[in-house]
Amino acid sequence: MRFTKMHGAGNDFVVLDLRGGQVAPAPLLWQLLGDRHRGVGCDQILTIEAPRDMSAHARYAIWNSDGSRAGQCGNGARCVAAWLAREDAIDEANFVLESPAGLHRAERVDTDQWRIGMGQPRFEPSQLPMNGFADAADVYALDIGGERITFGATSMGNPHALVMVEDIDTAPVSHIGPALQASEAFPDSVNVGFAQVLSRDHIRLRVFERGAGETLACGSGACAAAAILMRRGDIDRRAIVSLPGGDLLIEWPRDDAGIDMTGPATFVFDGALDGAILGKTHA
Ligand SMILES: N[C@H](CCC[C@H](N)C(=O)O)C(=O)O
Repeated sequence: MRFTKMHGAGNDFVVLDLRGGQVAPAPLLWQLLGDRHRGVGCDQILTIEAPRDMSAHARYAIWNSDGSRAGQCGNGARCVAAWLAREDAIDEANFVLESPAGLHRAERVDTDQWRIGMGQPRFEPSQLPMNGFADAADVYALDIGGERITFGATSMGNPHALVMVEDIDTAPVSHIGPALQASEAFPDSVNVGFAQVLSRDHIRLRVFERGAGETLACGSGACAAAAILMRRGDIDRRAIVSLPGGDLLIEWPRDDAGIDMTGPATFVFDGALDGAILGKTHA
């Protein structure tokens, strides 16, 4: 079984083309591919499939390295776009990808830079990642283990919470991240971002992801953080999000518009999974 290892600003992926039907998806396979000792190692697996919407060139699905499924992956979308541009004959200046979150315009804007239409961030209470909050607000609060945690929340097709910090380097990522994820307020868990505002067009962000832990970058998390802060009026509608693994450009011209995310997609290597080890994943 052939695969491609890629990363988007350090958020790393195994890309699998399932369009030939040669591989049957299985949770054990995702855990094997994600395992940094016994397998290939990645934050998420991206599977490429035939589109359901005929306006799309291809559909991608996202599996976290713990085997759980995700509804969106921004860094992964750029890598899928770059992978399709290498493998298929497409118009790199304008094609459409399909994900569980919807349809996404994709275009190459430089050698390894891609712009993806990520769709609208959702702030309606029914779309938020947590239960028990009837009204949409700019800031929510939860008491977790006697500690009051305030946060913003939105959905990019996957759930995001955002905690503001004064200094990103000392943010309590590995403490508050799992605590919010384990809270019954988040029935489907949540990706937890920690943001420090540097200026009106520049923030720093770290993300403790659902199903993967802290990653070097999270594209949907960058969209979520920027949208929460733009909606509050704390930053401008075009901003750089600096993550540990690199920078992403987020543009959200109006609340009723979609978000454009621009950033890198990098090929690392192509490989093949040994048949014997593959057999163990479908036992
Ligand atoms: N790293 C991805 C997010 C994966 C989302 C996944 N962690 C989940 O929602 O469960 C990104 O660049 O958007």
